[in-house]
Amino acid sequence: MSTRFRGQTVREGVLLRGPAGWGEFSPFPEYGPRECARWLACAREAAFEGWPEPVRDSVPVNATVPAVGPERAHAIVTASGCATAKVKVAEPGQTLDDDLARVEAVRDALGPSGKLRVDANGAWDVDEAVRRLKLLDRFELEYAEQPCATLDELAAVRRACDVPVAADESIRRAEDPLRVRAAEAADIAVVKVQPLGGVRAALRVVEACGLPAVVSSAVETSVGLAAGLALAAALPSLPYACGLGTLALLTGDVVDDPLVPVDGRLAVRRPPVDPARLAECTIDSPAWLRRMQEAAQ
Ligand SMILES: O=C(O)CCC(=O)c1ccccc1C(=O)O
Ligand SMILES: [Mg+2]
Repeated sequence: MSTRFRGQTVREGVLLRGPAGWGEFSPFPEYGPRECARWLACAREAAFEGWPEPVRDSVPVNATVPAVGPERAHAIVTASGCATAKVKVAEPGQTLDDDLARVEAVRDALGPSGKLRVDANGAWDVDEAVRRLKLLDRFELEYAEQPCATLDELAAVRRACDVPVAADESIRRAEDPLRVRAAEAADIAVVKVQPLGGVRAALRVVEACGLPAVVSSAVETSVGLAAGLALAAALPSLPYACGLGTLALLTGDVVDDPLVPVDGRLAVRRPPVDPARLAECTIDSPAWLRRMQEAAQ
């Protein structure tokens, strides 16, 4: 990876090829076989079934800003060409002032008409979230992604503060959207195709949730991103920019025509894998084969 993200510096996974094309299986290291089964279902759908028809031919995306310093944050947003940015906040070891400085730099890079969202990955309690979001909202937040860990906490933040709340980690299993809905815990649903088990499964999750959806990546190669793009392209409505502009977080890719946004948008497509690029980042990993076998049981 080009930048540390979610505490990670290396991204690994398995690419599988079937009659419908290539699929990506790249669960994060901390996930066990049960969770990995859904990530594998997503790769299998891509390789053996293909995806539902798109209803749009391009998708707006956000720049993703890791927990870096303000200069770097400014440069990332400017280089992205995106009119929306998502900024990581609440990184372990960092202070509120670090977050304020990063968010201020991103607002400066976007200009007043840009959209700016933050993602705390569930790190705050309710009081902290409300206090910090009120301060960060000086820079006009579009929404706050997963400010706290639990649904009850998200609901409390929603009641106590004007910044809309998006649920991300709270939506990982098929039954989660109904819980989010029942708890009135979020205004927006963030959906990732791999943990939700593929494009069709994610479409059902969004429908069950009854909330506007933001499709986001799991920091994948263009093979994995293409599945997220297919979901964003097939959603009946897409009112927000999607978190699919993450290829810049990787140092390499496996296609000649990488899924990087142009003027803040990704054209809907499925770039073919280039064998030479694939060979460059191939590793021999019995551990990954075992992981895939365990997920398949
Ligand atoms: O949403 C984005 O802008 C990029 C994707 C992203 O942030 C992400 C990627 C991998 C794992 C978790 C997350 C997250 O949203 O917290
Ligand atoms: Mg998130």
